[in-house]
Amino acid sequence: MGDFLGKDVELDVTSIAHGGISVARLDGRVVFVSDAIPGERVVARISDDSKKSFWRADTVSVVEASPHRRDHVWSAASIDRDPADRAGGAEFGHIALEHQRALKKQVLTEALERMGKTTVDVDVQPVPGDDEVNGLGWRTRISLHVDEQGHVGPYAARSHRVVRVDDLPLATAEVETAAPLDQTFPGEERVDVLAPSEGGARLIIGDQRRTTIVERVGEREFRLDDAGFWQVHRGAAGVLTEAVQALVDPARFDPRAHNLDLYGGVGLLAAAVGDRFGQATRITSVEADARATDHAAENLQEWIGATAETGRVERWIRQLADAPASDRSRLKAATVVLDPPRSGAGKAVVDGIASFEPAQVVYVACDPVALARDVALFREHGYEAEAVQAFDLFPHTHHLETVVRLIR
Ligand SMILES: C[S@@+](CC[C@H](N)C(=O)[O-])C[C@H]1O[C@@H](n2cnc3c(N)ncnc32)[C@H](O)[C@@H]1O
Repeated sequence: MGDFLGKDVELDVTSIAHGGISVARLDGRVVFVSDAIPGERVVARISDDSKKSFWRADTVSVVEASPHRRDHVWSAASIDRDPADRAGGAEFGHIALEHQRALKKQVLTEALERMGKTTVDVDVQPVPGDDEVNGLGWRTRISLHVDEQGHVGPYAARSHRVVRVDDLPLATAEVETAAPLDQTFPGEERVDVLAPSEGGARLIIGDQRRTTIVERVGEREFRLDDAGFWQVHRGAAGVLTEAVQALVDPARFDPRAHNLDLYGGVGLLAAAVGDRFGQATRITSVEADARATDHAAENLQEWIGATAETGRVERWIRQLADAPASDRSRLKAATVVLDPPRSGAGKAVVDGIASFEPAQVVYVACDPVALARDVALFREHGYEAEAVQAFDLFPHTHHLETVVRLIR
């Protein structure tokens, strides 16, 4: 090991793996290749040959191009730059938008099949309006990092090294204009740029004091902290609202049950359920960030039966085991919406939910592999995926969002 590091090799790229990386073989060994497309022959530079089972490499030139290859949407991330200097966060930017979605579909269906033992045929749908602008200008939030000289920029792909860039094509025009790419911030670690639906763009520098902002979804307004969680794509909150409303089966929904919105943030999905099923809807939103819970309580105040509780879901769910019999029957009639972070819900949470046998579970997932693992865990309790939708909420990256209804 070590003899191949930095060497250029020619590779036939055969398939796509999770994480936006393609797969090739060299003398029988798997090589994970960045910036390639399945079907291509590329010259790639070995960046890691330390493992016996697989190596890593970065495409440096293309010998036989895929018909889906395009000029990269962000020159700072293209293969014209040295691999170490390529900006991260747009690892599919060299692929035609429609084919990006085909690759995402493949990753999702393969993960659900292999780990979740679940066969689905689901297209990854674009956010309305994205095709018209080639999937650009969607990020309402971006984190820039600060290097030792105080310069800001994104991290290089697969690294924590800051690279200088002069544009941010995935960001909305407001965010891109506000991004201080030519300023320096000595001593800071991070500068966040965001453009909420109201009040114009703003910067969050380091640990500056949090302030309240307003995001609008259709007619509804949500208050939240500027540094708190909100969906990144300008259309994502609306798309997920509609998806959750569509995937909650009304025949299984009981407005008086102990309905749950786990990992609820500021109450976006609890409001989606409340808007769908009306004033009498009871739902409890559970979220670890106390400031987000305070905002959720305010955002959900028009539903008398809606509450927001602060807690870590894995612990909060455990206390339900001690619920009195009357509460247990309301839990059994419940609809559980969950929208965990990238790592997914995991065994303790899935076991906790399944222990009270809710009528339906609507799982919103931003990582297909964590989702597939959790679908497998739900299957152990007799829950099967009955309906699935998938959305391209992160064009030009490998990420996708999936919403699944699970029933027993
Ligand atoms: C993907 S976001 C979803 C938020 C909300 N559903 C939305 O769409 O705006 C995940 C949320 O889970 C929260 N979170 C992360 N880990 C948690 C945990 N272990 N228990 C409770 N909340 C958690 C985060 O603070 C974040 O607000």
